[in-house]
Amino acid sequence: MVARHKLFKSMKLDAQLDDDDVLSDGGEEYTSPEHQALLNDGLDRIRELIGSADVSGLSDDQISDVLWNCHFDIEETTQWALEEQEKIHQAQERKAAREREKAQKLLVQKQLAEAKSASSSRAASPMGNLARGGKKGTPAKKVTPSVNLDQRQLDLSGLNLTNNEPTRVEEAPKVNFAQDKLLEEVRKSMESQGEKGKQRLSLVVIGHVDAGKSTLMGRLLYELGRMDERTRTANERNSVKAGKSSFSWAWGLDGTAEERERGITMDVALQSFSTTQRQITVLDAPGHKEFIPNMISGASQADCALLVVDASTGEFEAGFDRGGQTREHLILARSLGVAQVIVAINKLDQVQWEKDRYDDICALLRPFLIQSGFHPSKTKFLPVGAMLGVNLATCEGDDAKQLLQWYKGPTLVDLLDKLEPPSRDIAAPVRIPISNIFKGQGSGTSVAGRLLSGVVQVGERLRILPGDETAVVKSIEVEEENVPWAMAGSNLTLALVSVDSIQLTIGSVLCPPADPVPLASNFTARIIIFDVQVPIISGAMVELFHHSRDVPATISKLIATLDRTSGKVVKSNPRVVAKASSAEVQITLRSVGSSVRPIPLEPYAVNKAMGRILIRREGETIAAGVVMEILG
Ligand SMILES: Nc1nc2c(ncn2[C@@H]2O[C@H](COP(=O)(O)OP(=O)(O)OP(=O)(O)O)[C@@H](O)[C@H]2O)c(=O)[nH]1
Repeated sequence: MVARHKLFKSMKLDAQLDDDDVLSDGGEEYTSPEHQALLNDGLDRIRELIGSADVSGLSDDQISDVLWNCHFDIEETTQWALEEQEKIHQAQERKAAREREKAQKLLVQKQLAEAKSASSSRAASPMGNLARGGKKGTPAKKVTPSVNLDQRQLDLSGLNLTNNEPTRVEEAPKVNFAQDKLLEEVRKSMESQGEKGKQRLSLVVIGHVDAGKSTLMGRLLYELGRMDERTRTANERNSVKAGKSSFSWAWGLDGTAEERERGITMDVALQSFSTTQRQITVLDAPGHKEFIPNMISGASQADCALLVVDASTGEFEAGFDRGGQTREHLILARSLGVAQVIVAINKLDQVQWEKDRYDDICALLRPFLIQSGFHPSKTKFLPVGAMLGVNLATCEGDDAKQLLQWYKGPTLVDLLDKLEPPSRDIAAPVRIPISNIFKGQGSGTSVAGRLLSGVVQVGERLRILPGDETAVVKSIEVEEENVPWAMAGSNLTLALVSVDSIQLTIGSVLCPPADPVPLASNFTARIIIFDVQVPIISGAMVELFHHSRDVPATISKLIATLDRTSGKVVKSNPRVVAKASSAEVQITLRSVGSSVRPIPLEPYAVNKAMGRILIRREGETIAAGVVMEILG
């Protein structure tokens, strides 16, 4: 029997192969360590079922006898083994699809960046005018980019969505609950969760390039049992082979070939784990400044942040200097609504676990955190050694000896366990900005994103904005599990049907057809200007960031400068707004290609998460703010 053969073959493989070998099953080959890990997990369960019987080295018939003697139902187990294998296939497919889309997305970003730098070297921005000795206040000359790149077209081409395949018509499921019943159901579930369950939250891991973010996360996942021994040894062996041995822990998060080759994170990697009290979704953000847009996308999907700081001599300073990402990431995260941060001072092994170095770094960071808007009570510090696993889940053993001479505080897991999930607005309408799109893996098109407000359920019809199209939610996946509904605060993947995938782009927002998000191309905002070298003048050309979308825009009018504390008008119609000041401005989107494409945006007073914006100019974040009024 083929099925039985598969089962036995798997069992024999376990006894005979190591990670480098190719697993062959039913004519198909798998080499992935994840596959092996899953398979072995399954085999462990079979072993549990058949007790202590040692099956290694036995023939198929002998194993069959063992199973029968243990009153073990071979048909049932074979079925189970097949189901497990099917799950493995699906997980592999999903992972491969994610990695393919991620690689495609990075390629598109690269193309876009190249096109932008080609055009910006020719474009005359207001800053460019000043820098080149242009007349102060001269309106910027409108320059038509030589490469006409439409972000949507790029998204689509990058995602390979613009093919001519006919869209499959799939039957749309029906909703299970009327809206009021759904809210009742969610509230009940929240109450029971409060009593006995773990509270969910999402955590973005931020910090300067090479601070050790992915290493820390990889090691933590291992310590918490979310990465098994086989995956660890496979990463170790393969990273040594690639001459990147020091990145073996980071490979647990950095999945694409280019990330592994370059030794840097390029796009946000999603993982999840649980502590005693919390179920945590992790978004490992890239530290390299080239990938700040991806970091922004990650931070806009998070409740809390883990800032990783490199304590090595000169490295902390590089990250904390003006232009360093320790600084920039903290400001960005806070501007995007993240209010709690854990600061992990890493690589203390590089400075002989010196308490003075740790104290000095904390002393420099503390005032900066307060200045960036983090309340001291929501800011925690701890020393760690990510590579050695010191003070992550535990602080014991030889590697921790030097640290234990002066540190008796909590571990990282202790601190994660105490993070407070912010309140979730479940009664507000559904808002899901799309951060990723996965096309056609058996179940049609899936999109990933964060549910900012409301509750979404299977069978629900959602409007895709911008555009007139709708889609029906076929399934909802939260932390690798299918769920009938999900509430605000969830990082989810939705499989969508009854939609042409061409209608979906990164940055689009899903919402109820009866409660759409307004589209805006002209609006007012209150902004705080960062430590910019060139002040902002009317007509300044900028890039506007809203969740995973960035669009060209102009600061079309300086309405007033404001008192930073009271918000009162200090001066109306100012000619410039300088660094560290606050202002009310009008922002107008610029055309992409031949037309201006409005984006879905809501005033902050209506929906906080939908009303936050970031403003960048020539690769530098110059301001953050909130939307006040949509003008058109
Ligand atoms: N000595 C020492 N090296 C570490 C430690 N943690 C990380 N590293 C090293 O620092 C380098 C960068 O680590 P990553 O985890 O890739 O850093 P990252 O912050 O994720 O990098 P990006 O995401 O690209 O910004 C690697 O060579 C790691 O081995 C540590 O605790 N001690």
